[in-house]
Amino acid sequence: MIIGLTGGIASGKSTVSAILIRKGARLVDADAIAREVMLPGHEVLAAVAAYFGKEILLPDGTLNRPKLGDIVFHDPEALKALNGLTHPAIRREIRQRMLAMEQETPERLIIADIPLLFESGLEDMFERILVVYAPREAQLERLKKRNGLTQDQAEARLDSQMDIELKRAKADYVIDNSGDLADTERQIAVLWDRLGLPC
Ligand SMILES: CC(C)(COP(=O)(O)OP(=O)(O)OC[C@H]1O[C@@H](n2cnc3c(N)ncnc32)[C@H](O)[C@@H]1O)[C@@H](O)C(=O)NCCC(=O)NCCS
Ligand SMILES: Nc1ncnc2c1ncn2[C@@H]1O[C@H](COP(=O)(O)OP(=O)(O)OP(=O)(O)O)[C@@H](O)[C@H]1O
Repeated sequence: MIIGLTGGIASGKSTVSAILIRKGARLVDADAIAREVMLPGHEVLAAVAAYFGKEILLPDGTLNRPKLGDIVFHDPEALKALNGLTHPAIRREIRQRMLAMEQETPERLIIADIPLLFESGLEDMFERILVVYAPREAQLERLKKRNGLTQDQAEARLDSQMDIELKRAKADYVIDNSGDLADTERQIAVLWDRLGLPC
């Protein structure tokens, strides 16, 4: 069984994925794949540098992530261009890894953690979609704390994504991560049971 897992920025996708892995699920991590295609030597990073200019690279040739983030999260056209350069390769890799895992361990739950699942129109890749929900205010507070961002920077990132309430409405399953971790773990245990997975 493959489930697409998504949510808003800092809503708790990684936190929930980690708990699911502990219970026996396997993970395809779109953020990790997005980082791999931005490593020096990868054709996607070369295309991004050709488009945005060498200023978005550090002297050692790696991506200056805060710099590119500041550009694209304040300019919807630039973000669209970046997505056009990166998403096809990311999508291809997600598909390949899911297929490989399904063949290797058909009995295990496979979770594909994809922050932009709805924004990129990837719903059709999955039979079921799980949304990790936290209200906007909680997302903002957790994002500022984790990434050391100002209120403005955090809001700009949140506003680059589909509204979390809309995502929640589109979900087959919802984990509400607005409470404490114990509460989130309890909801995951209930879901695990509902999916008929072995403890
Ligand atoms: C712009 C970049 C360099 C900023 O890097 P930075 O280290 O500051 O942030 P990080 O990658 O950890 O992303 C944090 C969160 O921002 C959000 N985010 C990232 N990219 C996007 C995007 N294209 N559109 C909307 N939100 C995004 C996601 O919720 C993500 O989890 C980086 O996010 C990137 O390369 N983005 C393009 C690839 C992509 O779309 N990745 C995310 C989905 S797979
Ligand atoms: N229930 C919770 N209570 C308090 N803090 C939490 C809770 N769940 C997660 N956090 C914290 O909030 C931050 C965001 O969580 P996490 O990294 O899991 O979100 P994410 O959705 O994977 O983020 P991103 O979209 O940026 O990849 C982290 O610092 C995490 O430790």
